[in-house]
Amino acid sequence: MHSKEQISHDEYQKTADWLMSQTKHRPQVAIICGSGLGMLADTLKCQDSFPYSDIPGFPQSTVKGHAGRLVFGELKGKTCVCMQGRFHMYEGHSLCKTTFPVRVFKLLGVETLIVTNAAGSLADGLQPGDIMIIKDHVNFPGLVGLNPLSGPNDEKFGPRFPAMSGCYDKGLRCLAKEIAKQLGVAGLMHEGVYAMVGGPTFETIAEARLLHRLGVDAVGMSTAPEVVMATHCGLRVFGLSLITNKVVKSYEDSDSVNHDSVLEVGRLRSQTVQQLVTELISRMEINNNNTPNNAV
Ligand SMILES: O=P(O)(O)O[C@H]1O[C@H](CO)[C@@H](O)[C@H]1O
Ligand SMILES: Nc1nc2[nH]cnc2c(=O)[nH]1
Repeated sequence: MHSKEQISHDEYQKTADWLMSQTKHRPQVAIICGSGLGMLADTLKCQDSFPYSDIPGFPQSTVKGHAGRLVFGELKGKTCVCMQGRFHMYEGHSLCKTTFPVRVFKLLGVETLIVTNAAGSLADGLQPGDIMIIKDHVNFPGLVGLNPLSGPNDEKFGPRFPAMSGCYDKGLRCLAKEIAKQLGVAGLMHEGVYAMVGGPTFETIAEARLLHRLGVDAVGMSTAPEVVMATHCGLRVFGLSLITNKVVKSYEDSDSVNHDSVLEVGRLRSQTVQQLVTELISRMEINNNNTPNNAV
């Protein structure tokens, strides 16, 4: 099911054109909000917002903590578009649909994508409530062929064989660390490797141990396909995981994770995540080399 569905350039363009007919905002930065992190959109000024059900071609959000709205607005002098709710493979969406908004953002003129997620920690030093800047990812579904780029390549968006080394922009990672120091939250900040698994099951203890041995710091069920699509079409990417739980790695440990506790940590850390993302957007340089008219 996942590799067969194809979305044509025209379909992405139709959605981008519809959005441009409904709002005057022409975003430079796109933000994808992870589970429980939808409040990132609240900081946008002069908002225009659209339920996903009103947007031609958009899939629907089905997961609690993902409101299902696309919000446009201004933030510290930059024009942004924010997804309050993302799409996951485990919801039954094809990977093309899961990543559909990313190419629409490219066509809208977006230059930088900020992805956020809720994730469980495997690294001993990462505690619930900590924030991990994503340095790199392991795309487990991608490694076995579940890649949003499977199928005919659309050269208008990018090359057949895109490099993924360096897909999380180093300059933005450095800037985020500097900002964390200035905000006095450096103690919460880490940098590490995120792994995407298919979900919707959380990890067994054996799976958790395997991921830990493989060098994974935090695990979730999203993000990698969005970053693959963004990197393919030349977007600059910054990624951040909010650590919402420790993944159980011991048979003696009676803890277990659930989605409500994941959302609760999101709510508790919402202000810090909001401050970090706001400062990052405020201080990042924009080259304006991807205006809607020369997008692809
Ligand atoms: O990755 P986001 O969307 O933040 O959500 C994470 O939280 C949910 C599980 O609680 C899963 O969907 C997992 O991927
Ligand atoms: N796979 C996975 N996804 C998560 N999202 C939030 N916490 C977790 C976790 O522990 N495992």
